[in-house]
Amino acid sequence: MTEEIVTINNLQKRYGGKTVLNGVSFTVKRGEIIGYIGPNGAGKSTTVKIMLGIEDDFSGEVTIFGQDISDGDMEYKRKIGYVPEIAEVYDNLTGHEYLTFIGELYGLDFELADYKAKSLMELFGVGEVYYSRIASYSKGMRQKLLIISSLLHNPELLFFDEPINGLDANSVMIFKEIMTQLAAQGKTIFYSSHIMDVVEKISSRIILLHEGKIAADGTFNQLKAQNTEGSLEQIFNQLTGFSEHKELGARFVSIVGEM
Ligand SMILES: Nc1ncnc2c1ncn2[C@@H]1O[C@H](COP(=O)(O)OP(=O)(O)OP(=O)(O)O)[C@@H](O)[C@H]1O
Repeated sequence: MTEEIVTINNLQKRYGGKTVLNGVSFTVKRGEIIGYIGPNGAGKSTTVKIMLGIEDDFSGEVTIFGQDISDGDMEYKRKIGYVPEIAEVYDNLTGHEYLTFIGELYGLDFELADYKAKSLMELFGVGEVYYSRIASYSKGMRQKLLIISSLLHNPELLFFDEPINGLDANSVMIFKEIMTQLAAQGKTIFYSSHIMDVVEKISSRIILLHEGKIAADGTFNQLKAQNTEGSLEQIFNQLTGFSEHKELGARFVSIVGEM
């Protein structure tokens, strides 16, 4: 059975006089891993914030788990996990305090939250800092804490915005495996990143947002067949009409050298 988890219809969003999303429509089915990509400022985070109910001034329809998110019922959020690109965490808390707090917010009892948090920290190689203050964490440790905090309540739908930022190569492999296993269990994942080779490998479907519209939507193989270029990075460059990297790089370095 294919179940529609997210349906977006003609989504439009303006900030002041600027149109950021200009008629975005797509449907996401249960178990899909969507690589949601696009140039800086294309509107990826804006779309995600709308789906999360953080940003509510938009036009168009957004339905999540069959519920129109504009109907005022926030219950759907209980089944969502989110790793934002830039996260505010309470630095003065320990990992243990932070994660049990988040777990309890999502309705887990303290013992279960503590058990899950500690076990997941250990499996992710950061068990030794579970009782340390987050302020003392390295960038990668902090990122692992955020990934764990998004998963404690076993959500059905996940939004990851540059989740592997700061993760070492071994941890990226673990993270990719976690994504694959979650999707195999029927969880739906929205994965926004600029690291094209990971998006290429991990996504069951790729949606490319460009100038407020969807410029491509399909599996990597479908995108490859529709374009002349081979890697996702090259397809991205082609679809966004970008080929001046050499010239721009040379001009940049030339100005750096001016004294
Ligand atoms: N609160 C805001 N007020 C005004 N403009 C905003 C606001 N949030 C986002 N924008 C604008 O909306 C556009 C889309 O931003 P968004 O953060 O969604 O892009 P993105 O695709 O996630 O980019 P990146 O890849 O750089 O993270 C940008 O031009 C940005 O300046």
